[in-house]
Amino acid sequence: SNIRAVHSYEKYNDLDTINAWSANIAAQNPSLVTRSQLGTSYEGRPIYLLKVGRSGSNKKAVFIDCGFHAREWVSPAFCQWFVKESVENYGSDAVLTNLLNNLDFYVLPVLNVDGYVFTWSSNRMWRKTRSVNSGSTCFGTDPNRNFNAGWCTVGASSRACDDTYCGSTPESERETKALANFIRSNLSSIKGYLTVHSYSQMLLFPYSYSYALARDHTELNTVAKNAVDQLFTLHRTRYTYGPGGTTIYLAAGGSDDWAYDVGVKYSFTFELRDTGRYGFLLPESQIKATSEETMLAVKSISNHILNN
Ligand SMILES: CS(=N)(=N)C[C@@H](Cc1ccccc1)C(=O)O
Ligand SMILES: [Zn+2]
Repeated sequence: SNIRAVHSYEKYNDLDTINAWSANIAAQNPSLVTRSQLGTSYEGRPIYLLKVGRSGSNKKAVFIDCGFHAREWVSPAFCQWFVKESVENYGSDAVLTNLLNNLDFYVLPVLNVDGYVFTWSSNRMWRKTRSVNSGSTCFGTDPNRNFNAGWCTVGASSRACDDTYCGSTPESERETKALANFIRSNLSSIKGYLTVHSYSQMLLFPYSYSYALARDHTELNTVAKNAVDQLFTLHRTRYTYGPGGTTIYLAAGGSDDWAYDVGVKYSFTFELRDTGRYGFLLPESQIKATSEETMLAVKSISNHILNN
């Protein structure tokens, strides 16, 4: 029907609703928000990108993406919340106002649009993209194994039917290629990369593709500690933090490792609530609290980026 669902920040929204929302929030806040199209998905859907911040010359930028893995619905909910907070509290929240005046935030509400639609229409537990794999009846590639960072060496599968299928080549997916191209084209301004997943309540940083410590390990560890301490203050939600390899598991081809290795120093992966009681099926009643506490962590990291 052509009756569009009403958008809510405290509910999970389908892709049509999110796309209508992103058009509206940009149209209603032209001095803070502009919408562009990052690319097109395998099934031909637009992948929209919001640029949030006061216009200014040669500002540093932080890239935040959500919706890598289709079933992790609280992730796109957070990206929507971040944009809402930015437009609603610009001018009243001093920390946020300072950030928006001095940083640009690129916010990608849903990267894996085809997979997200599939979780609404067919299989709530779908993870991957929905591309056709030649020689297989199984669909999709794991976008978080598809980047050129130790690609397919560890913690990933070369079998198309597996949920951690690394793809036929790095950046084989239109979605990951579009994201990588954007970051490569904006490396002079993009100083931070935050990719938002669920669940586990973790703040991860490079590397996941090996146990080797990142050259900036000490600083990233401190930034992560401060961020999870800030997060804790609101609802006493406990996060663990550290390099992905030792904190969750070894896994190659992740976007955070790739971003770090192309020079985006402040590269982090969020694993939002919870720790397994509801898992990917986090109740809508927890979207507000999850988003509010995650805002504190993102503001903490963003302030560090602005001041360093
Ligand atoms: C629960 S989950 N699938 N979001 C965990 C996520 C962990 C990870 C982060 C960064 C790099 C590699 C791997 C993944 O397996 O893709
Ligand atoms: Zn994920």
